[in-house]
Amino acid sequence: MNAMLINEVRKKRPLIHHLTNQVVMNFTANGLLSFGGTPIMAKEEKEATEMARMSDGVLLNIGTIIEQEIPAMIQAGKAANQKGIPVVLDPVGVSATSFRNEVVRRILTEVKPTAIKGNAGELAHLVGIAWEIKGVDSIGRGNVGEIARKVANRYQTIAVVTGEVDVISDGEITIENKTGSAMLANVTGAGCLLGSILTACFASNDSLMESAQTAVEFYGLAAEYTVALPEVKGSGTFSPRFIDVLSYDVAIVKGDHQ
Ligand SMILES: Nc1ncnc2c1ncn2[C@@H]1O[C@H](COP(=O)(O)OP(=O)(O)OP(=O)(O)O)[C@@H](O)[C@H]1O
Ligand SMILES: Cc1ncsc1CCO
Repeated sequence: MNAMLINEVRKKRPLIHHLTNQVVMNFTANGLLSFGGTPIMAKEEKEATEMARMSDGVLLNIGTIIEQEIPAMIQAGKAANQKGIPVVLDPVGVSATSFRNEVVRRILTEVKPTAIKGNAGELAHLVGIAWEIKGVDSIGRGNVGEIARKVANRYQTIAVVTGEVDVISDGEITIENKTGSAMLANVTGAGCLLGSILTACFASNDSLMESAQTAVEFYGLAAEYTVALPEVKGSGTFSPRFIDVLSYDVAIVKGDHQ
């Protein structure tokens, strides 16, 4: 983990254009603000290009997407590609329905994501690997490293596969992250907020793999720190305290200082 990278992000407070789902909008905006970014949630097609052009990164999350919202995602993603700013795709619930499969296919035909982040079930689908899912959740087991490598190679992107162990790959190098807490799986949108923080870390302009590894490791450590707080009794008390902890110094979250 590169603490300097997080400090750089916090200094820059990158503006991240979110086209995300309605379940997690508020949690994501507050989580990114706390971490050290500047969120804007905007999904109108008429402003998508302009908004992406003024931003430092774009997050495309299809969690509650409807047909009419697809063009805005494509336009924002294309504008980001043209400007050379990071685009993160979170293909929430892909493989659950043919509609979601088609949405992701259309986005990936026109937009080149810097990273594709999702759970194993979502990323397995993108490379034709069978995997058990339940709605937006992944419940299968298998070779997550293979999924990450294949997604990275097929889409020429950074693959970030989340779960108990996260796996990050650029197609050549594949690394694991074991920080995190099972509590995150009980908080809806924990993966979605990670996508936002990942986009902000990519906006640091450091190496993509280092940015991804830093975002994922810090996020997991923040969850471990939060879950150990005496006032945290379950996912309801975890969520607001987690948002607090996302703003803490890396050294504190790592347990280097008290
Ligand atoms: N059992 C677990 N132990 C440790 N960390 C976990 C566990 N399950 C998930 N996480 C962490 O939770 C975060 C979200 O991962 P998850 O795979 O649950 O995302 P997701 O399914 O996309 O979530 P959502 O759809 O609710 O946004 C990641 O940082 C991951 O490391
Ligand atoms: C629960 C849920 N349904 C659609 S998006 C979402 C948030 C977690 O992905």
